[in-house]
Amino acid sequence: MSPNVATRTIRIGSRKSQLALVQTHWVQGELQKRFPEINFEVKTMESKGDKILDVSLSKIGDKGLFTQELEDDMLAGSIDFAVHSLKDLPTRLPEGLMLGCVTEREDPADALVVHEKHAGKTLDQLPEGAIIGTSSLRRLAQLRHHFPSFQFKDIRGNLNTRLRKLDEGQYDAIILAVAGLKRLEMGDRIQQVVPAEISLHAVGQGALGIECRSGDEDILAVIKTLEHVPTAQRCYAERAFLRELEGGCQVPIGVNTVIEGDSLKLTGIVASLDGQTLVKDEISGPVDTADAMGTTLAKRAKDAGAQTILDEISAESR
Ligand SMILES: NCc1[nH]cc(CCC(=O)O)c1CC(=O)O
Repeated sequence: MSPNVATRTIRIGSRKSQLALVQTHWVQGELQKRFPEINFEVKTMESKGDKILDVSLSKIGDKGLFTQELEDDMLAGSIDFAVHSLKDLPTRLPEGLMLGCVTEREDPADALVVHEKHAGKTLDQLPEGAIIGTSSLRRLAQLRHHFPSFQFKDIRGNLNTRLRKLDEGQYDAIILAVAGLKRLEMGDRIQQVVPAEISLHAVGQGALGIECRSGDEDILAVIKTLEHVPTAQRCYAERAFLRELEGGCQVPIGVNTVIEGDSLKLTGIVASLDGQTLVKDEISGPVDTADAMGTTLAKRAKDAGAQTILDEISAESR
């Protein structure tokens, strides 16, 4: 252990949502076990994404919606690192900050959660015209492709709020991340884990990303002890794919990654909002080329029609 960090206090930044707190307290507990001589404190704050609840996420479309306040505090030195759902962490970070650690991933898939009147039904058994709640363009576009008869309605708020809106009857079913439900011990609400053939998950879904100041070696030495290398490699490939495709707005992009031995396979999809066009492709290569694989697959996808989809979306959101 580096003497610089002994007997000091390390401040961890977190959003205040129940899920964020469960995740941050897990990180705090794991680090406290490993470094009993350090005092780990949690400092919470509300992000813009937690405050603006009446506007569709795809319309806000702003990067760092859930992370910016924490990043400002990190740069100002009032916290030392921040714990995020990796999926909410932009692929380009502000100058002076870096992704310092990726923890072991939960199941990255999406989950179908249904109103009690549909108990026991999977996606293909829901009635025509069923109202599905999601605020993710990725989920909407891929589900619409497979189930054109469904109606899609925006849903915002934290997990508990969304479940309440479903239970009140505002939706027939909603789509949520398996990981979030399991972490909040609500895995029993999962009616169906959405198969990859129907919908690919979000970049980084199910993993935690710990963001810190670039080159803060003392902090890096501490947080790296929680890194799960295979998850990190998968997520680096996924994030490179997204980074290369991203413009200024939220885009319907899904991924899937598998590691077998020293080989990583990345599958990526870019979908048009009407669900009509899906550009899907895959790439395999050595795990230590994850980043380059993501970029290459993205370039290939652009040439195969993804660029047209992205241009259409950015024109619409203007
Ligand atoms: N954008 C909201 C968000 N950010 C992370 C999770 C769930 C946990 C995860 O994916 O790691 C969720 C909720 C959801 O998509 O259902």
